[in-house]
Amino acid sequence: MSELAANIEASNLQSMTIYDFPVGPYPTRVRIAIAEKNLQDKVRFEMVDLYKGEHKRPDFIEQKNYSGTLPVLELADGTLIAECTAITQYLDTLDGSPSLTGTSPLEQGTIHMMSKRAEIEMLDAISTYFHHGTPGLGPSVELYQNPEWGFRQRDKAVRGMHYFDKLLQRQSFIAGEKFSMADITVIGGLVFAAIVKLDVPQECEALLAWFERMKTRESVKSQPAFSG
Ligand SMILES: N[C@@H](CCC(=O)N[C@@H](CS(=O)(=O)O)C(=O)NCC(=O)O)C(=O)O
Repeated sequence: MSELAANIEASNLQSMTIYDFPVGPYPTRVRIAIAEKNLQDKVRFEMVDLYKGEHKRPDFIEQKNYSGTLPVLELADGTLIAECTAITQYLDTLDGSPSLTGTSPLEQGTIHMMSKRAEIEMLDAISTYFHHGTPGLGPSVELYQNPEWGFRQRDKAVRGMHYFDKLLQRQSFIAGEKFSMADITVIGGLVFAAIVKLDVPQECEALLAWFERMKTRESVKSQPAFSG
């Protein structure tokens, strides 16, 4: 990296802003990654109130994130990065020594796959249930709801819980034998499950034991979603 590029990178590192909803499942994913990378003193959080629909305001959509979701990372030079996986990848590789997204092609591919699978089969499915099968963020934000679709996604998420339980019967973490971004994504799913009161089936003992282990990590237990 050239000296100029390094300085830009350094200046970006000095003041990063996360547009955030502190107890939200997706923001919690990035909060955990920030804590795992010890970047807490490099980031300021700016609350965006989902229940007031601030993330759906025209100025937020236009200036921060076309998708109207949180979290969003804003760098000192105004660069915006949305999507938890992308934000985690950026933060993880900033110091040149990734610890959450993989250090080899095989690790990177496996972690990305398992994190995406955790989104598809659990986290995003529970999010859809929240928005369509419950009052969600309230009638001023949930302008269209399809309860049947929400309930189907809820059932999909429970199947996903059984999948991850079987996986954890034969390995210690979601992407293998090391903690990674994939574990953080499943943690996000279980945070959302608690919000919508969707219990993990009691027979999913390996998943429940893994979650108890995850909650002993300082990066996890220190988050507002876990501070009760
Ligand atoms: N694919 C996006 C999804 C982000 C997302 O859905 N974030 C939630 C925040 S939270 O529910 O986890 O707190 C949101 O903005 N929801 C608002 C909405 O969907 O209207 C990502 O990975 O960042």
